[in-house]
Amino acid sequence: MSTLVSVKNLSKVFDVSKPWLNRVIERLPKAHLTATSDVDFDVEENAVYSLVGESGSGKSTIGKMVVGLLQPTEGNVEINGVDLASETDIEIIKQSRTDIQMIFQDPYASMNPRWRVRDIILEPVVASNGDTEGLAEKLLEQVGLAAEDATKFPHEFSGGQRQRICIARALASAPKLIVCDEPTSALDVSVQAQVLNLMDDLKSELGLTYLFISHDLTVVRHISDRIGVLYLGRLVEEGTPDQLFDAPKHPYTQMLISSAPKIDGFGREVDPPQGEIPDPIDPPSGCAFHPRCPIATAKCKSERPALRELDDNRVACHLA
Ligand SMILES: Nc1ncnc2c1ncn2[C@@H]1O[C@H](COP(=O)(O)OP(=O)(O)OP(=O)(O)O)[C@@H](O)[C@H]1O
Repeated sequence: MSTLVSVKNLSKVFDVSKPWLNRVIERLPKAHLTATSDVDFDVEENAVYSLVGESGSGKSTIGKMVVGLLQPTEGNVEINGVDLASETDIEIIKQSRTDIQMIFQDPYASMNPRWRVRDIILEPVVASNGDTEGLAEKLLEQVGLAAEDATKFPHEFSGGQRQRICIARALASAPKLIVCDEPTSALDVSVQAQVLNLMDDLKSELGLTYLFISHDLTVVRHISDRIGVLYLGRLVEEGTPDQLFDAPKHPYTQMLISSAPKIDGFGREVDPPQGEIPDPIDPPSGCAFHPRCPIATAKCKSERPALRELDDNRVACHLA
């Protein structure tokens, strides 16, 4: 298998200064938020790589840099050996744009409610002057809807059906890679499974590669070939689902696994992850997880652990 996506030392820093405050108070230092830092991973062709972490861990920021919606502050993303941020050949850029698509958590928000489904699905193909004859109908059938649905409007569908329409739109340009940002987290549990099964079938049929983003390790367990666990913008552990679930090496991965959503008889979540996520504008010293870590030592407070190979995993923990 060859590598389709290669993410190297990827960092994104946002300027979160308040311009009005900087005008009032002269020489006030600018405020910076490090959303992702030094992230490194490869995604093999026709594989599923999942990025997992709590809210604010930088998952979406990485997804947006991979599809080219955000520019990295440092590092780069290569798709099939092409770094879009520095590539100058317009034909290669155009081809790479159609090779990568993204689907989002809220399908309704990502489609124009006044457009018919056919126009929504064909938008990326029309934009690149591609052949649209019978394409929307074929794609609708491929995602388990009916060809006749092409003339309907988004409000005539359920949440799960709308996500199928978004998947059809993503497939319209025959992409190689789809970045899936929490594509099932707004759906009912039974519908989640149907959409995940559909995505799995399409992957085998069309040879697709997915970069899958989720806050829930259990959702990605069965669909992933590799999982990267993010904490405050950094990869803290990476391995196969079996390695992570059977022998998690980082205390944060252990916490995520032991606090995987369990619902009690009253529909309440039991055992949510313990402790507060630190402020990314002023992250903790040393290992960013140390304030929540049950086994942290003095070294963890002062020295940031590097991501290192351990057995077949990669882990960033002094104590692993
Ligand atoms: N455009 C932006 N400007 C400033 N800060 C941003 C911007 N986009 C994201 N951030 C911040 O970067 C950090 C990472 O955000 P990101 O959305 O990538 O996390 P996430 O893991 O995808 O979270 P969620 O699951 O809530 O979407 C957060 O602290 C967020 O507030």
